[in-house]
Amino acid sequence: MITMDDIIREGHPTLRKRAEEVSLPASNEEKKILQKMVEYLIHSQDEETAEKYGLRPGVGLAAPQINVSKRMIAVRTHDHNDELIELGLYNPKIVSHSVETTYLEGGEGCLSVDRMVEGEVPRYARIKVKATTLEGDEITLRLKGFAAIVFQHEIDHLNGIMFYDRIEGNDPHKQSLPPKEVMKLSDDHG
Ligand SMILES: COc1ccccc1NC(=O)N[C@H](C(=O)N(CC(=O)NO)CC1CCCC1)C(C)(C)C
Ligand SMILES: [Zn+2]
Repeated sequence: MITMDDIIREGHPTLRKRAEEVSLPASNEEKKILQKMVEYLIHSQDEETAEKYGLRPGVGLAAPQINVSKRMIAVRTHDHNDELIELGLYNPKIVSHSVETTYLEGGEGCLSVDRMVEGEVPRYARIKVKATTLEGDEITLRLKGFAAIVFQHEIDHLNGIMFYDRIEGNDPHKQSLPPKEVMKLSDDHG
């Protein structure tokens, strides 16, 4: 099973590489790895197992985080209708997105980052994702809210992007915006 010991941390070069497309159908090795990534999320969301193995409660995991530079992600979270999304995906791609952006008010963290990093991480409010599932089916997902943020965070990992790369530097001239509701669509502040 995957534990925190298998998750590489910032500074490891694999986190800054562009991961390779998986040629489909996936090999048995690739299927096994993606299944274990989904299992990490399931284990980490089970209180007893997470406690027993010291797992951080994950909602998403990208293959580069276990030092596999391939375009594979696992996601286990709930969509805006509170339906469970539990997926292992090959070659996920954002095929379209809203102009509107959103962000998690408390900022973001990462399984590969062992520190708090302050700041809003701008994300598209709504995205359309195409991918191939662990089972080999091509799917199209229309996502918004927290699920959309999770998918963007994971797909960034496939392109060597860390969440804090997207936090705007401390611009002294920038008026700090009033605190907003979590994932509120940010209007155009100009
Ligand atoms: C069951 O756990 C929850 C339930 C309800 C809300 C949030 C969570 N958990 C998380 O947000 N978990 C984060 C997470 O898995 N990630 C994924 C990651 O690091 N992938 O590379 C970071 C999140 C930040 C924004 C989207 C993903 C960590 C970095 C805090 C472990
Ligand atoms: Zn991450």
